[in-house]
Amino acid sequence: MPGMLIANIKQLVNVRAQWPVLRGKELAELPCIDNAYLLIEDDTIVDYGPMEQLASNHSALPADSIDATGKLVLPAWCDSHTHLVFAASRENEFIDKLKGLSYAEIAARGGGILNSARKLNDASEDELFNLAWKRLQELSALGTGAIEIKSGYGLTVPGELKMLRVIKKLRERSNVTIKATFLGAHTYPVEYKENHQGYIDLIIQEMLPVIAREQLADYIDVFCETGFFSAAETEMICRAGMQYGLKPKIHANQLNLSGGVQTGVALGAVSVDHLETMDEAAIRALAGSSTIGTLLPTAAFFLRMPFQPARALIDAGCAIALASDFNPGSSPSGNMNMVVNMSCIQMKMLPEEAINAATLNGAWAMECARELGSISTGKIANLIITKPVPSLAYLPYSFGSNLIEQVIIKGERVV
Ligand SMILES: N=CN[C@@H](CCC(=O)O)C(=O)O
Ligand SMILES: [Zn+2]
Repeated sequence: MPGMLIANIKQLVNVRAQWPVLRGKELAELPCIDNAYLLIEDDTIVDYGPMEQLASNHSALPADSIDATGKLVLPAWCDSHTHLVFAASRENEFIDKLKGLSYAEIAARGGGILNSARKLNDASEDELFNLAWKRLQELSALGTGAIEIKSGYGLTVPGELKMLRVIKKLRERSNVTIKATFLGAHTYPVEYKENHQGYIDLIIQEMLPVIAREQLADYIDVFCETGFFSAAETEMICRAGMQYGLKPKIHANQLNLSGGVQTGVALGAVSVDHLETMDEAAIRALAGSSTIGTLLPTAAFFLRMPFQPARALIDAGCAIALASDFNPGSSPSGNMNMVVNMSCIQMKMLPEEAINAATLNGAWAMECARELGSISTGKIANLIITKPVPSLAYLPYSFGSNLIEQVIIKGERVV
């Protein structure tokens, strides 16, 4: 019989017949089945349940079977915020930071995003694709089964389009589910430093129409931050994108109280991301909305910023997701296992909350929860099988160990 059976699973994690976005206290509820089986046909989860029901539910079983004795099976990670396409790493800036320069100071010297933009504009589409493909392979082996990827290192019409075409090609060739976000408003190019409206016009008049025509993006993003794009500019750019059907997902409140959270909420953004710098008003606005707050703890870690106030956000009833922010400047790692353990260690999220935020709510933050983010009949078989572990809490606890034994994406083994 075709298909695949995973048997004797110590714990099948995040099993749901319904999969609403999780907010506040709901994040701590992680439904699991002990000693379970799971059946896959083609790329789809077709059944699961306790081992003792396997024989009565199924007279014939697939020849392809995995024994998961002592192991956990989880939905693969849904990483809803990355900048996976870039031309070069920036470890020289890392050294400058070790010597005392701040992120903002590096940006002001033409480093940071502008440095990545220069290199990206010099690279060919094929070079960028090959680099991004390798990164994607590494991440899928680390358990990522769905990922959002932003443009934003082009900052020119050809550069932004080149990035988005690379993302489109990744999407066509990979089994990983990929969502594309247009982030032309990542920073002002040098030649537009004193002419903000000129660059905004370029985005609205030259970039967006082509992106819409070629269907290169699902979302529009703006780096709403002091020294980058103001809340008013963010709104203008997002509204222009929305006219073409792109929903906003915004970089908000990373370095300052930028007004980005309230702007995102007012626009009905799918998510507002970062949230290192939050006050009561921003937390209240997010809690009272259907916008997801996406926390990026590895960016806070790498920049030595205060971590996102996850507990206050959860206590206020917010829906939060966790993502890697993989990029060469502020999070040169896309390892979601690290994101999950950092959210527990540094932000005091419970393991259950972290896993929900990195799977189901991550899927919601990419609007693919109907197909991904939980163990549910009919969803795509994107799974992590761990090595033998004593318990679920061991995953975030045992930081630095690779506890993944096997990853299955669209029903196919990737490691
Ligand atoms: N904050 C803005 N953008 C990225 C960093 C980009 C970079 O430094 O290259 C982020 O999400 O952290
Ligand atoms: Zn980012």
